[in-house]
Amino acid sequence: MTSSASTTPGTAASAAATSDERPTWVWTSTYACSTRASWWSAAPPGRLSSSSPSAAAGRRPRAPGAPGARVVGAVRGTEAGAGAGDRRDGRARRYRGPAPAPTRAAGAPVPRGGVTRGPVHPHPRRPARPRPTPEARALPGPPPAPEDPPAVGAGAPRGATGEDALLDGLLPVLPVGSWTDLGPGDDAAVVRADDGRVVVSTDALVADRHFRPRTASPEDVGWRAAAQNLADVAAMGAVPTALVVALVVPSRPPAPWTDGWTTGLARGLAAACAGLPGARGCGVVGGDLTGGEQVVVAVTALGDLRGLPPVRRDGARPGDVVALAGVQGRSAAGLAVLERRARPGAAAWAGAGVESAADEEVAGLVRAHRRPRPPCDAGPAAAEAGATAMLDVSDGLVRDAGRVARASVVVLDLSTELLRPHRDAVAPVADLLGVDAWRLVLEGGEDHGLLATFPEGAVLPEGFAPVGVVRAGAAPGVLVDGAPHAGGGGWDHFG
Ligand SMILES: Nc1ncnc2c1ncn2[C@@H]1O[C@H](COP(=O)(O)OP(=O)(O)O)[C@@H](O)[C@H]1O
Ligand SMILES: Cc1ncc(C[n+]2csc(CCOP(=O)(O)OP(=O)(O)O)c2C)c(N)n1
Ligand SMILES: [Mg+2]
Repeated sequence: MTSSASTTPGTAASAAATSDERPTWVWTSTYACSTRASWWSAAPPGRLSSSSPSAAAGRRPRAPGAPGARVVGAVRGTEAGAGAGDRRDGRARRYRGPAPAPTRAAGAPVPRGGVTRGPVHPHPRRPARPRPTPEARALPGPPPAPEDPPAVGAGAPRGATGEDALLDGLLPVLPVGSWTDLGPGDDAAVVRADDGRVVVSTDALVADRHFRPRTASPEDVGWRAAAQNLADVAAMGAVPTALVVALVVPSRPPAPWTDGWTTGLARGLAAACAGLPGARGCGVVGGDLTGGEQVVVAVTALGDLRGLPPVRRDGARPGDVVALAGVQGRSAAGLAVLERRARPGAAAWAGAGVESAADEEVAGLVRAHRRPRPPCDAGPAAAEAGATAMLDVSDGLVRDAGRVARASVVVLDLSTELLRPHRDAVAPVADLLGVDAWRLVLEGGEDHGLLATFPEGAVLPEGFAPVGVVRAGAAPGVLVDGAPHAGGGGWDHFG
């Protein structure tokens, strides 16, 4: 962050970033439940909340052997070698990137016919894609696609109505994926699982809980839905291979969205898969459509461990380094900007200088909220580097670090000195908002960076920077500079 909040001239950027004026009822009603995430209210500076050392999850015994070894398959009750893709010699297969995804010229018609089988649904189908050879898998993936790739055939229903028309606008826009043997259109999809084990995670986004139609476009929501699920898979050390997307579609789109919003959502999903590092080659292979009162986007993500053990939350050990890949606090800052615009008295706030003073920062932070960029490539890299524990930061740094701490029965001691760059990146806008920048960094969620622990002395993979250390302690939890955190604990849907 370079420009001065007080000198940067106003441009249309901030207005564009936050151009939708929000009805205040939405703001007030939704935030009644978010008592610990009131970024827009001036927060007293100071230290943060005690990371309540609640009942610790029992430490799992570690597999004997090399430092950082994790119990693999404890949940499944099997050993690491049980995965069909595991190397029997105990050495991890080196990941060389996804197989190239099938390419299709933008705007080109989608061929009919299933990916590998005949059509069942009367919708455009994917071309057959040969199973990639090992050599093909070693090739770099396709070049990044534009953030919002053009819709192919979108919005041009061929005489279909209702659900079929929606699908006609949706399916052609979705990315095919390198692991997809059979994509959307049949009763179920077929996704290759080269490792023999499948990483699977699901997260739902609910209108006015995770996004507001007035502040986020359907493309933004699609991006976020993909990004946060891709991050969950990456946080296990896996490469995302496929997404499945279930949508609740109200009979009338929420304002200001219009009827084609499902196509926009598909464009956002495709843009995230194409544009996030480490996600290229991940396809959207299917989903579900149903009617309902409120927009809900539920995404299930699959991933491939490439012969490595999953990086769980319970492997951190005293002496490990705590490291973070990605940004932290920016999404919360962007959300604070959007929410502040919606609250009563927004005009007075605008008059305080944010509109004209920090437009670049404002636009960047709002964008960080609307289109988070989890470093999905850093997850598999962390696994290869011997990360002992990892998760993505969705609910807040202290809160999610506490999950590692409790699962591993250790203390994670975060350093404000090491986290300072994150604080500095949000400070100008935080100051203008009257929000404590440290709270944004320590409690803000939804950046979906990867928080991992590595054995002392390990070479951190690219993208990771140290943010603390793991200590032994009678009460597992999180410290900040050696002291309990005195602020809020991050996001809790029911807290
Ligand atoms: N309805 C559910 N049924 C089964 N497991 C669930 C359900 N909701 C959450 N979980 C599991 O509880 C754990 C915590 O969920 P969550 O906080 O959503 O994780 P994350 O932050 O990684 O998305 C995850 O392992 C998740 O799979
Ligand atoms: C309108 C709106 N209000 C509040 C938030 C903030 N928020 C909603 S959910 C959430 C935490 C992450 O979502 P969750 O469903 O808990 O994801 P998970 O931890 O399961 O990955 C945050 C910070 C938001 N994104 N949008
Ligand atoms: Mg979840």
